[in-house]
Amino acid sequence: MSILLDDVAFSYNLPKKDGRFIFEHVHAEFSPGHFYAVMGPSGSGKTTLMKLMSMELSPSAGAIHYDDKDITALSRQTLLQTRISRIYQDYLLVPYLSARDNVLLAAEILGKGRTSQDKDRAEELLHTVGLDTELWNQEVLSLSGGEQQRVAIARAIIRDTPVLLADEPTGSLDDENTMKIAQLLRDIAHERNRVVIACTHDIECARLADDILSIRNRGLVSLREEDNHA
Ligand SMILES: Nc1ncnc2c1ncn2[C@@H]1O[C@H](COP(=O)(O)OP(=O)(O)OP(=O)(O)O)[C@@H](O)[C@H]1O
Repeated sequence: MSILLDDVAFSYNLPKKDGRFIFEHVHAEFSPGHFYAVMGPSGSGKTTLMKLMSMELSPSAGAIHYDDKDITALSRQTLLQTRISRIYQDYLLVPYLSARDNVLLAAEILGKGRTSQDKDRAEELLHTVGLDTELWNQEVLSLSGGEQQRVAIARAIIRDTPVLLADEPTGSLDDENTMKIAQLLRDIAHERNRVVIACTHDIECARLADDILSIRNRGLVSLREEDNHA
């Protein structure tokens, strides 16, 4: 599933006359099998971009296409249930459930109840993101920020959707775990032919991306294309 941003503009404040545009004339294409990093200073619009791509916000102008379909022709519920998984900057876990149950809940919503394969997969993912086994049954409220972040990553990945949108997925992690997660995101893109987009401040995470898009002057600039033209 590819994503195309076609001349997208966005302002939170329209129709006020002084509405400041976060984005103007944004053109970008995201293809399956690729891991993209989106970088930009705080407040430049990284989370806003994720919200536009997941229909939480609508462009003020221009269009977003999933494959060749205008996003407005899709139902938001279908898009979020079957096509897109998100890793949220503030995790959005269910605080009173265990780490394992947070991950299983995501699989359960998509499937038909809770299967033993789901349980195996949840445990495999918790292991992959490096969460100690003794923490799997603990309420996530009692976990550290970095541990919660890794539960949120496992929860998004178990859904195995064509698109994975990750907002600061390594924001609370140390260097070792940052590299592990960046590698995991890249592997998902390459091995499962997914579109993986991570908004990040972390250059170490971005280094593993196939392309880095930088938010500049309310647009998105591909550093790979810039290199090709240099
Ligand atoms: N609901 C909202 N209403 C009005 N303005 C908003 C709203 N949400 C965000 N903004 C503004 O839009 C701009 C972009 O915000 P956004 O959260 O997308 O930035 P970001 O690049 O993700 O920042 P950070 O790196 O700090 O998380 C900021 O100036 C922010 O204040």
